[in-house]
Amino acid sequence: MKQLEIAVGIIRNQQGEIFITQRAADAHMANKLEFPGGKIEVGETPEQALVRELQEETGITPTTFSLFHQLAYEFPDRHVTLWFFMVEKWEGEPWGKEGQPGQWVAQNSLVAADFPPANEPVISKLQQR
Ligand SMILES: Nc1nc2c([nH]c(=O)n2[C@@H]2O[C@H](COP(=O)(O)OP(=O)(O)OP(=O)(O)O)[C@@H](O)[C@H]2O)c(=O)[nH]1
Ligand SMILES: [Mg+2]
Repeated sequence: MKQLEIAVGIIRNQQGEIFITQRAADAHMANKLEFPGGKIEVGETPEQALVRELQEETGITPTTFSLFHQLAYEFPDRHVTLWFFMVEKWEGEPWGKEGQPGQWVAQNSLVAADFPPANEPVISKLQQR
């Protein structure tokens, strides 16, 4: 079974909106919305992976962020540990740098069913604040 460690960023602006992207049609969890991020590589800390993945996928460099939630989830074909970081300051302006559609969504308008099932506790937690 594949075991993956994943770092993702909840990029939140001062209006309380979050930058969300859409997964590719040929990816795991195809077409689902996601927080930008990806696999933590060997020798990287979760924080280093977060910075690298957000640079690669959204063009920003996060400067102020902290761990918001961490969880493990078993998909039928893979076990993932997800590190969700709340990103409140960054350099640059996020966009879908790898061609993926991106949008700003009000934090309390996020819908859990639009995301991979592993994200459910995090979407609930975001709606409470
Ligand atoms: N990026 C991201 N991945 C998520 C989220 N929720 C979730 O279950 N995942 C899962 O975590 C894994 C992360 O993979 P990824 O495809 O983003 O990894 P990556 O950027 O390194 O991709 P690559 O394999 O193309 O290099 C996938 O299995 C994905 O389905 C989320 O909110 N954001
Ligand atoms: Mg990714």
